[in-house]
Amino acid sequence: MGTMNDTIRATHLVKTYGTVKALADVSLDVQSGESLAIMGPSGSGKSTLLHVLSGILRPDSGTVRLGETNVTDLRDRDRSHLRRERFGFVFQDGQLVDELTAAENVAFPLLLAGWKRSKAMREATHWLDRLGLSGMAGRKPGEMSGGQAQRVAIARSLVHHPAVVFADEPTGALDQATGHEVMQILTTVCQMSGATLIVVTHDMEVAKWCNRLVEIRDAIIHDDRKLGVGR
Ligand SMILES: Nc1ncnc2c1ncn2[C@@H]1O[C@H](COP(=O)(O)OP(=O)(O)OP(=O)(O)O)[C@@H](O)[C@H]1O
Repeated sequence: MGTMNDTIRATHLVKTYGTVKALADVSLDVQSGESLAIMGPSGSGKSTLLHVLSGILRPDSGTVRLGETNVTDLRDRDRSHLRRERFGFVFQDGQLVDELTAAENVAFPLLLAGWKRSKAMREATHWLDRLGLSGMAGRKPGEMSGGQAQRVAIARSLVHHPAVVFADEPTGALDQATGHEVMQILTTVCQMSGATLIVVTHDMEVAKWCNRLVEIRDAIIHDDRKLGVGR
């Protein structure tokens, strides 16, 4: 569950790939419960920042903290564990498991956390209902629209009550109207759950759903501002 101790504090992040500097001294605090959009031109370092903040990538130098925990210093195994328990992820094309039903996909993080199958499936169905997918629990991803599949991915990202949800171009594969719907649901459900939301996007219409916007250019933070509720 999100609490006041779940502030993300990134200090002096540097990440290079060979001679390419993807992050050049990036520092960023994200308060618990904030919704933050990260924008910037292609190749500016957005995905790298998301991956470093979420512990998928280790920076060359600098530190990421979640509350009191130094994420960067954790051993790989502990970092994976923290990712599974405290973070949720939504990607462009959902990355649902095609062979599993919607409910089984949503239940997956709970089964990993050791829940009994029947209890996990009940909780997953509850989340599907909440996201307007009542009656879809038994469908496989291939039998749903892109927007429906993305709502399943949102349910899966939140089912274990993470502190932070990371979304990389969550509407990238959707038409504009469906993208709006998905962002509305994502921001609303994160807010209801008290989860911090960090979204990478190319699209200002998507960013507008968040209450803060960080722009990255050439591997540094170029602008950082509050957004009005522009919906
Ligand atoms: N695994 C990698 N190996 C080498 N270079 C990489 C790797 N990943 C990213 N880069 C380079 O690092 C820089 C930042 O990449 P990143 O993917 O973070 O940018 P981005 O802003 O997310 O771009 P896009 O909007 O196109 O997804 C780019 O120059 C990219 O080519």
